[in-house]
Amino acid sequence: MRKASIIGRNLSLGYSKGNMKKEILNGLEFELFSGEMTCLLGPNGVGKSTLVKAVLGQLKPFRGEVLLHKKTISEYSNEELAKELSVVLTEPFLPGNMTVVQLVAMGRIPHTGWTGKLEEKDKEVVRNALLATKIEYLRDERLSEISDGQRQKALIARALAQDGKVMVLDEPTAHLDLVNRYEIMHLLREIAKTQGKSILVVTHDLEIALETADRFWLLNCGTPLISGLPEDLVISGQINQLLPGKKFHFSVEKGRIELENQKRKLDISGPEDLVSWVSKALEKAGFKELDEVIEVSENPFSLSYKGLVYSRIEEFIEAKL
Ligand SMILES: Nc1ncnc2c1ncn2[C@@H]1O[C@H](COP(=O)(O)OP(=O)(O)OP(=O)(O)O)[C@@H](O)[C@H]1O
Repeated sequence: MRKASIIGRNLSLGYSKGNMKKEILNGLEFELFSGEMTCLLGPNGVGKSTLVKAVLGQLKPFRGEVLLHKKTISEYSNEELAKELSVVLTEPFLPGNMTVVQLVAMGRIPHTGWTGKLEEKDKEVVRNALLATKIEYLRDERLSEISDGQRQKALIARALAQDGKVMVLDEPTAHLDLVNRYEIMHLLREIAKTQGKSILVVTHDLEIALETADRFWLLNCGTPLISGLPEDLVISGQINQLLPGKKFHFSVEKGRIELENQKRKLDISGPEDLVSWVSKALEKAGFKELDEVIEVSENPFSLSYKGLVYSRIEEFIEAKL
């Protein structure tokens, strides 16, 4: 039986200025489950950070309530919340001369108080956080002397050391390379599974989220939040909610977003995955139609057209241009 750590009920969220209320989201319902990594996706400005602020108890709803372990979040003190919720926000400023282990140890502050004196059990939690994020080897490096991806892992390790049952991360993979993006998302999912945490990740990285998330929350203007398995949302077509207008569509076959007019027009036959890459390259090169079918073969790759054989797509394009 799945257990929800955070529940949102009939939420109306927004900002007040004087007597004016600007409502951003309304009628929101959600459940954030333990042992799962949930990815929150939606277009810019739709209200993802606003929802996150409500989940963290930083924004009081106009209407409805957020429950943390079945108790209204506003009933928790800041100290209690710091023990339950670990947050990783995009933090442009970190003291560069602080070491990785010092940063991770800061995660223990809600448990040790501001004196920061670590007991043996706190030191062990810090050690485990460094091990889980695979940055033990960086423990004595200064934050100014490690890469963005390593710093991001250190921030995740700090959140782990904080040891809340719920972790919320706002775009933890922004500015990272592809390998680091995959690595961090896999790591978060592993932590959710092995440590039974509820992890909420705000991301624009649809393709990586599809590979790694247990659950999606899709947020779009004027429609209720959609929660479901990524695969179910792809199959039902609800994933297209993320795409603006009719110009783009989500290719179920390829698992990625495509321009509508990128549906294959050229007559190419052969193994499906190779045909897809050949078609992409030829359309980019401006091919609109062909007199005959192109035959694509594999092992070794070749492309046959009108009795001639080409071993690379580029050779074919150059011959035809
Ligand atoms: N402090 C604030 N006061 C007033 N309006 C705000 C405030 N913060 C955000 N907004 C407005 O709330 C709306 C949603 O903003 P939010 O930052 O939640 O969107 P988002 O989905 O996280 O966007 P992005 O993907 O660009 O980060 C926007 O129209 C924004 O202008």
